[in-house]
Amino acid sequence: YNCINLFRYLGDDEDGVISKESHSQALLSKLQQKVKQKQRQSFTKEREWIEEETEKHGVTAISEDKRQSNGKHQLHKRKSEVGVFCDRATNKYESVGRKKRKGVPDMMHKNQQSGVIYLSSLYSRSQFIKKDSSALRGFPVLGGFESRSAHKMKRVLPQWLAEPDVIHRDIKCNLVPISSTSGVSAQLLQKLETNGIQHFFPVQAEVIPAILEGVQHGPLIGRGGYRPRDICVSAPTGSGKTLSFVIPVIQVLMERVVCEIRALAVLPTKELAQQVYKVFTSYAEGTPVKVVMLVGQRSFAAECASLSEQRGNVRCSAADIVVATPGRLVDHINKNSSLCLEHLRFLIIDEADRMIDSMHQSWLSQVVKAVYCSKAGPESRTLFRRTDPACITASSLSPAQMPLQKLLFSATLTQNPEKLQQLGLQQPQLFSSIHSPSNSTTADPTKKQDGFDFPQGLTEYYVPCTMNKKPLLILHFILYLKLCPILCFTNSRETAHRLYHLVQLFGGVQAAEFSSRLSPGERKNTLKDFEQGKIHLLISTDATARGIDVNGVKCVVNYDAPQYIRTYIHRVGRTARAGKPGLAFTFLLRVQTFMSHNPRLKTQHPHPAE
Ligand SMILES: Nc1ncnc2c1ncn2[C@@H]1O[C@H](COP(=O)(O)OP(=O)(O)OP(=O)(O)O)[C@@H](O)[C@H]1O
Repeated sequence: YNCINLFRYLGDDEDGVISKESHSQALLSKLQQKVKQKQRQSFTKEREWIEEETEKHGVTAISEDKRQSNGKHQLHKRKSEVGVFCDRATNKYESVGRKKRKGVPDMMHKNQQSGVIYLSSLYSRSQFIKKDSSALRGFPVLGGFESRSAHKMKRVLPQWLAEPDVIHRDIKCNLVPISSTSGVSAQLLQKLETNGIQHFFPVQAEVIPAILEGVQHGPLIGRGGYRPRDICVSAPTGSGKTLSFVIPVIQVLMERVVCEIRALAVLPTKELAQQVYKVFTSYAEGTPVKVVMLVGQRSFAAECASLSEQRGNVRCSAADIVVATPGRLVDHINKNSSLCLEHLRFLIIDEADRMIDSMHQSWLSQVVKAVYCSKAGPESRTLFRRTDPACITASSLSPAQMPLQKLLFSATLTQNPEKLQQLGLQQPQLFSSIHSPSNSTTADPTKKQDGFDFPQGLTEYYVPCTMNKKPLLILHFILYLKLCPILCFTNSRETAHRLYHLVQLFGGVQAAEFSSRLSPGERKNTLKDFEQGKIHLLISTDATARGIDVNGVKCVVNYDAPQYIRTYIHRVGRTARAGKPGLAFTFLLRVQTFMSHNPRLKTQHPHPAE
């Protein structure tokens, strides 16, 4: 910069005698002097500021020379155990003490005990310089514009997301007698009662009539002659979302004449698909409705055979409802000619947010393609022409065609319109239990985009602890607090395996592990044993975090804190289901307690002496 100035501006000759070269040299030395002066000023100001901070907080900095000669960036503590911390992101200074050190890097913690605060290279000297100090350090600011924070965009949600149909959170106070829900046949009501269900939960009381309304005038047209609206449901874990799609789908299909695949339920894991398949079959029993599962539990050939049957010379569909995992479904779409989705009326996407995340498998586009492209060619579709609907116009509505209605369910359904857009929803209707300000058309942009709800009966605790004490705490929970059965989550299958062996070595606790280490058969048996109360402690990876409905789980323990809020919601949601109470404990290491901002969590000291 100085050099540029040297050539650009030579200044006026003082006496006209000095040669150009000597003049340049004089000017250069003059500028160098100025630079030195500026640097001196800068260091003085910096030292003044550090001394000022020292007086305020009781910290003093050793000089720059000494610091460099030590080879370490360190500050010596003098009066009290308080330091000054600069947040790189905000450029704000914060005093930190031993007790209260929010956001202080790990390096600082470790060494405070020795009375010296070490600064990691991340928080180097430059960060101890005030905001305007760049000018003082001999670097003139070009332009000199004041930095202004960028204007934040106001988030505007689509109306259907902003104004959902509200589902009551409190299950117990909002039970609806099953007989008062119109559209459910006496046969199904009888079945519900046999299964011990006299009342519908709030989500069921809202969603079942909404789905049935779409088929009130037959499966072809919805309300007002339009295509039925797609339905999205966001309700807490254990609130009964499964029955809210099983009942209306069975209700609609039990009146069908010809057996064709008319409902497809897609779930992210084998275990979840098996669970939903079980509920479907239990309510389809005694009706003509046939349910088939495609999850890879049986051989591909066996699954193909279950989809169709030979009647005389004709091959007919043997399934009304298919429950599948996305990978296996795509295999069948591509390789199995007996899977025909041309008559599909309901596409159920359970754990929808997870299914959106796994959209890279492009399972949805393959399903939609299979729905709208006839395998037998266009000439075979004489009765109903089925085309992928684009915009609704008078001509597009004139030929009757079977609509494909999507039903989405999740406890953590995203509100991100960009993500939801991937699903190609038709005039969607949202049912949600969330009453957060994020559900307003012009929500506060600083607020997180997704707000999620927890079951009412859930009490959450966090347990500050060290790594070594975690296994002891688990044993304490089982042996002294008698909190079994416990479902304990780890972040890796290695940790789950190690903890399992540790508990086995200790003895006296019926424990089992659940992870991808186990074969599908072993996993099924383990879950069965846990449900039957044969296992007191089930140590699991996130394989059981979503959707798994195990009756009577009293307590969930996050042995390792989950990385994402969604994972936390699904993990703790394995207890406090169907309006029952439940406990959730999260073991937090000291460093993690600084990061935890969940105001819902209460601290729990299992050992009063600690
Ligand atoms: N109306 C009802 N009366 C009594 N129990 C019910 C009723 N509806 C559902 N349940 C029971 O509540 C439990 C939780 O239901 P379900 O598995 O459908 O919850 P969910 O909302 O899908 O949970 P998740 O989000 O974790 O998948 C199940 O054991 C189910 O049998």
